[in-house]
Amino acid sequence: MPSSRSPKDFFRPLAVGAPQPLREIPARPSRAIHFFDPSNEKMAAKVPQLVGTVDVLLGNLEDAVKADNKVAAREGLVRIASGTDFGPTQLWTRINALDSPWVLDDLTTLVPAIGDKLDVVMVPKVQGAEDIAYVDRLLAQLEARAGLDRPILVHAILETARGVANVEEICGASPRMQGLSLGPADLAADRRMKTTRVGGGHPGYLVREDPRRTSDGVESNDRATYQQDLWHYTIARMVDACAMHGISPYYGPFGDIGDPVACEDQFRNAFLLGCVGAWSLHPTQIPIAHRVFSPSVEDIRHARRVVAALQRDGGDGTGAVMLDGKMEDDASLKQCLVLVELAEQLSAVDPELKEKYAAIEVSDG
Ligand SMILES: CC(C)(COP(=O)(O)OP(=O)(O)OC[C@H]1O[C@@H](n2cnc3c(N)ncnc32)[C@H](O)[C@@H]1OP(=O)(O)O)[C@@H](O)C(=O)NCCC(=O)NCCSC(=O)C[C@](C)(O)C(=O)O
Ligand SMILES: [Mg+2]
Repeated sequence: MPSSRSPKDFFRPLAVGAPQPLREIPARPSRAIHFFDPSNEKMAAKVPQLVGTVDVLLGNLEDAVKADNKVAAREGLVRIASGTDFGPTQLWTRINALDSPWVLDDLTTLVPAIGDKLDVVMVPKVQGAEDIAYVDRLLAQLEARAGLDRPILVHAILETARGVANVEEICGASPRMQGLSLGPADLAADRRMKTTRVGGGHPGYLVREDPRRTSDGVESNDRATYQQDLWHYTIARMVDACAMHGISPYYGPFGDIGDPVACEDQFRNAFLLGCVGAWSLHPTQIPIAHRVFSPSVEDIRHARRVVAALQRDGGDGTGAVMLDGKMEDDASLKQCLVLVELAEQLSAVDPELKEKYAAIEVSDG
């Protein structure tokens, strides 16, 4: 709970006539947040075909859209959103930064025009709770004026050192907070890291095996090195802050479009650490994110076996059992339920996965 608002006011609408804030953020699948530039005609033309093939379509108005195209991008997004039935696919936007000359027009144009279709507004370069408070109040005023009946949610990008330092207060700044993404390029620049890539690893960030002596006492030069994950610390902080506030963490972008293998590895690290999705910058990254952020059939089979074992013969899930030589108990049951529940949520939007998960047979023992 942020210190700036008392607990009794936290869930009050911030403008007369604005929709009631949600007490819980719905866990809608968002394995891939696919970015498109609404001012780019070729990309915009692909949007209707992408509906139903990706969990989230995001009309990007900020970085990667030329300054001269900011108005065209905003208008393009209004046109695309008005003319498209998004079905099960969520529609998000990334607005310009709060200190930019475009953001006010972004919000005052989008909310009245397509506020009923926008699920989430992504806010870049968030520094602290005060940035969320500003967007929160403005959205409430605009929603009230537009007569919207559900609140638009807010997603913050963590891409400044101050934002990382304030990550907990950002997550708890408003009941609108839906999640956080890592912004590795801006964050690297702000921290003065010496990387030049948009996300992913760096061959120089490594640990090296200790020297080994051969039997005649000579030191071997053959020492293995292991590349480390530059983003581990930030993602781990994000995951804890999000879990504490009941919202969702996301990896962010992987700029090397031509390296799907490393992209998949980076996404998987984030998935294993607790993230629910990542960004897709190019259509080829959508299947990678969907694959990685959907638990494997093997994981779901195992999870269901553990649940069955601990609930067998009317068991209430407490106690300990042996399964395949391993101890399973109350805590491992909870881990398995995370996967089982995720499989259920994904089955509701992905018919192919639903079939795969439904076909899993859980053997006894
Ligand atoms: C990388 C680029 C330049 C390669 O674009 P390209 O045209 O050279 O690629 P291509 O392989 O030749 O494209 C093949 C076809 O796919 C289309 N296409 C290509 N991409 C898309 C797309 N996303 N959605 C829909 N369609 C797409 C493209 O138009 C083309 O259509 P065509 O067959 O009709 O000729 C291009 O994919 C692109 O601009 N992607 C989006 C980039 C973006 O949004 N960047 C901002 C997010 S990352 C960020 O901001 C950092 C962060 C978080 O802030 C921080 O770390 O600080
Ligand atoms: Mg950025």
